[in-house]
Amino acid sequence: MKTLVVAATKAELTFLYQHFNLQEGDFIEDKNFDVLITGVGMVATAFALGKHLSSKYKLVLNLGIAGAFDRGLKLGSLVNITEDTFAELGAEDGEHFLTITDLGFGENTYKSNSNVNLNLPEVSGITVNRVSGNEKNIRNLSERLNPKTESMEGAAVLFACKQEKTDCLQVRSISNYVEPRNRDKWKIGLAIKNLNDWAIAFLSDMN
Ligand SMILES: O=C(O)c1cccc(C(=O)CC[C@H]2O[C@@H](n3cnc4c(=O)[nH]cnc43)[C@H](O)[C@@H]2O)c1
Repeated sequence: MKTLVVAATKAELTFLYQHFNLQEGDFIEDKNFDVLITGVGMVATAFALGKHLSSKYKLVLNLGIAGAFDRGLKLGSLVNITEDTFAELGAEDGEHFLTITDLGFGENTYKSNSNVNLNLPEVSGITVNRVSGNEKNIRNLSERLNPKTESMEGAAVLFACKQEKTDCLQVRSISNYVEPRNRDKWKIGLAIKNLNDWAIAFLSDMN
C-alpha cells in the first residue's frame, strides 16, 4: 500500500519534485508514493481528495506551510498538527459563536491518526477560508480555540481521511505569524526548504 502526499500548491513541494524527479502535474503516481496537488482552500482540497483518496493508501501525508499564533514557534520550524478545527463553521449569534456541534450538525474538530512517531512538536491548529489578518478576529480566534497554527486545508484533509478510515498526518512549516497582514515578514522560502528537506528524508526512510 502506498502513501498519498497532499499539498495545496506545487510550489510547496518544489524540492520534493526535484529530488524524486517527479513528472509535472497535479496527480503523480510514483513507485512508493503518489502526490496530489489540490489547490488552495478546503473546498478544492475536499474535491481533490473525493476524487483520489481510496483504500489503496495506507497513509495520507498532508504537507504545507502555515501561519503560527504561537510566537514560541520559530519561522521555518516544523510542527505535527494532530488536531485541526474548521474555525468558521457554525453560526454567529451576536458576539457569540455557535459551532456546528452546538447547532447539532456534527463535528468541527478532527484528529490525525497514525502509529508513526515523527519527533516533531505536536500542536492543534485551525483551518480557515480567509487568512486571519485583523486584530479583533485574531483575538477572538485565540480566545475561542487557542490554536497554535492556521492553514486553509488541514481540517479538510483530516475530515476526508476520517471518512475513508485512512491513517493521516499533517506536517507544516511555519511561514509567518498570524497578525495584521505584512507579507514582507513571511519566510516562505525558508519554510518550504525545511518542509521539503524533512519530507524527502521521511519518504526516503519509509521505503
Ligand atoms: O508567494 C509565494 O512564493 C508562495 C509560494 C508557495 C505557497 C504560497 C502560499 O501562499 C501558499 C498558501 C498556503 O499557505 C498556507 N498558509 C500560510 N500561512 C497561512 C496563514 O497565516 N493562514 C492561513 N493559511 C496559511 C495555506 O494553507 C495556503 O494553502 C506562496
